[in-house]
Amino acid sequence: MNSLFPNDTLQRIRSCGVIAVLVIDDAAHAVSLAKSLLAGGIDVMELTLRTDAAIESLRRIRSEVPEMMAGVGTILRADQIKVVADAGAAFGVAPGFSPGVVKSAQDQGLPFAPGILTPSEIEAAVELGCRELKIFPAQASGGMKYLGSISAPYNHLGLQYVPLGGINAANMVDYLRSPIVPAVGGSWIATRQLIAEQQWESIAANAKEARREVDRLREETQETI
Ligand SMILES: O=C[C@H](O)COP(=O)(O)O
Ligand SMILES: CC(=O)C(=O)O
Repeated sequence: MNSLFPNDTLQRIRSCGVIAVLVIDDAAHAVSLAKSLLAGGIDVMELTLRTDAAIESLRRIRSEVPEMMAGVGTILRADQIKVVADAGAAFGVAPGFSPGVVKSAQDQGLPFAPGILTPSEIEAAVELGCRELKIFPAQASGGMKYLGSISAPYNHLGLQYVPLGGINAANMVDYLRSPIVPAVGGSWIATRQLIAEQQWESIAANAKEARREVDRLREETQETI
C-alpha cells in the first residue's frame, strides 16, 4: 500500500482551498463545529490529536455530518496511525517528518502528508514515496518566498505543499496563487477558544470570509487566463 492522497481527496482539498485546523476539547462540540464550518463553505477539516476528544469527534462527524471531509493532524507516533485509520480519517498529517509514522501510514493505506521545513526533509519524504507535504511553520519561516525557493529543485516531481502556521484571511491568498499549493491550513477560522465557547456564528463567519478569499482568487485568475 502507499500513503499517497487519492485524486478525489486531493481534488476536494484543492476545491475547498482551506483546511480548518482544530483543537477540540469536548467531542460534544464536534457536530455543531462541523456544521458551522459547512455553513461558511469550508468542507475540509483536520482534527488535531492534541486533545483526547479528537478521535471521538472524528467518529461523530463521520456519522452525523458525512458531507464534511475530516482528517487528523498532529500524528506523532506510528501506533496512532491505525487508530486514526480505523476511525475513518480521510487523511493524516503531522507538523514534522517521522519515517516511522510515514511507514505506518503506508502499511495502513492512510493518505498522509508529513511536515517539512528543509530540503533534507523534503528529500527524505520523497525517498519514502510521499508526494503531498505540509510546510510548517509557513509564515515564520518566510512565507511563500521561502516555499518558492525551497521547492524549486523539486518542481519536476509534482510535489504539493499545504502551508500551515501563522496563516489567516489576510495572507492565505499569497500561498494559494501558487500551483504547488492546493490549500492552506490554519486554526484562525475556529480557534480552540471559539470552539470551547461554542461561538458557532463567529466560526461560520470566519469560514465565510476564508471562502470569499478563495472565490475571489478563482474569479481573478480566471479573468487573467
Ligand atoms: O500549531 C499549529 C497550528 O495548529 C496551525 O497554525 P496556526 O495556529 O498558526 O494556524
Ligand atoms: C501543525 C500540524 O501540521 C499538525 O499539528 O499536524
